[in-house]
Amino acid sequence: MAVLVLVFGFSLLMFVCFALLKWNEIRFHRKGLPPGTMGWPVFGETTEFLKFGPDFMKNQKARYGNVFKSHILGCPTIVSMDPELNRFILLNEGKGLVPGYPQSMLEMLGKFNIGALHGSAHKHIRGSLLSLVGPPAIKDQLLSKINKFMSSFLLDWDGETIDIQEKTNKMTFLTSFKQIVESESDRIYEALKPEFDKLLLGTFSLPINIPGTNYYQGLQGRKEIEKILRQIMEERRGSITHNKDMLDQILKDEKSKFSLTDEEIIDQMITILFAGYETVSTTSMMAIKYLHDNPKALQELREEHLAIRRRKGAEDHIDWDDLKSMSFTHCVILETSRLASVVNGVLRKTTANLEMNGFVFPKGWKIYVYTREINYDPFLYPQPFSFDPWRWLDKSLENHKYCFIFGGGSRLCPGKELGIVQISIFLHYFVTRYRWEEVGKNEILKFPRVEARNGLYIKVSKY
Ligand code: HEM
Repeated sequence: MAVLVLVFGFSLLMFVCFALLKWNEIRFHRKGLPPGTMGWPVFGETTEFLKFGPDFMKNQKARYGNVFKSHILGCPTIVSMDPELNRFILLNEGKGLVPGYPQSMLEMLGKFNIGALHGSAHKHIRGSLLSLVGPPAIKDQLLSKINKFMSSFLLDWDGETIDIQEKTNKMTFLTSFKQIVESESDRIYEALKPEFDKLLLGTFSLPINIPGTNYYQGLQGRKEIEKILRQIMEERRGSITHNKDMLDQILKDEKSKFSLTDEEIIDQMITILFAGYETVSTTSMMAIKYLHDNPKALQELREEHLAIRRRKGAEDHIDWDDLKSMSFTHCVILETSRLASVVNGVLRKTTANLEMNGFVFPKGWKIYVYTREINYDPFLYPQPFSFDPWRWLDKSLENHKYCFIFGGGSRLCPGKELGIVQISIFLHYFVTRYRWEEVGKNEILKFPRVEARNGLYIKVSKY
């Protein structure tokens, strides 16, 4: 009898599961959709996606091809692993395609953040952003600040055992922060950093606004940051002192053609802090990891930087020409970004029914432009899983039409040069001052984000 009840219970469970899966398929069915599965109601295939990451993607690709449908992170989504289609999507924003970042992220970064805008509003904010972080701004203003900061941040590490992940996180936040509000940075850091951490957690949370949730905390964090920034803006407007930082450039540069409202300024500053944070800190950490594991690359990199030091006095800072001479460093940074796949892909949303690659992309669906796979394409990158910075000496690789490390089209990363400069100068002071050994067993997670689960510990000694 007990066996019969068990068999009946099991069959019922199977039936319910089957019915739920089928119902979810039918619910999202449209004529002409790409093949694929939609998983469970509400959750879709999010668990498989987060748990198995790249393997889930590869399995789905093996079953359904380069373009397949799924339901991940709360939305019906079409995943594209087709390099040609990915390129088309990135280059054709506006024609029924807009950024598709999660609601929680847009709420945390503000309605004027660049990722929430398209068309002429996007162009305006992007123009203003480029005037703050693009190459002329780096050359005239930011380079000396980054230099001063890195040189002192990397002092006195000799003999220390450090978590380089924690250090690169702190370094990245502080260096951007000082570029934005230099003179107040020491005074407001302690108040602002915990609020920024809350905001970060909020960007990838479920949008449930009740006390205790990450979303709620994130919104509280944002409110506090807004308050602090507004107060500084008020003080600056009432002061005749000229500060050479981004905030004064936005507030007081009368020649600038990008005048922004206070709300836009606040969102712009939060975006700069946010967008360059994880990308730059993770790439810096992974460069240390790969260089440690590849002594030949480290030796060549160190030679490049020692040569710069030899032609300068002990206290001289890195100038624009030094930066331009760091060609192997540039290769190390690109190879690190590729091999670690710091960015797995970008999100878009359809604003109309579209037809691409012979499939229908329904209005309102997300498109996951998954660029990770192309980083390991053996035709583009022979022996794709080995760390080979020399491959980037061939300049055509960086300009290759399927190189999406920094995105592409009208949303190509505006902070690319700034990010590379920050990492280059960090590497400069690190490899000319120190040698290092990894300590213990450090586990690096590669998906959904690159992260050293329990830190990446290294023992540092004087070079
Ligand atoms: C190694 C460092 C970096 C990597 C790998 C990286 C990667 C990317 C990628 C792939 C995109 C495209 C996103 C999309 O198409 O939706 C992007 C956009 C963006 N990045 Fe970066 N990024 C880096 C550093 C920075 C820095 C330092 C900043 C600081 C200003 C920054 C600011 C932005 C902004 C504001 C956008 C949005 C552009 C737009 O929507 O027009 N990034 N980045």
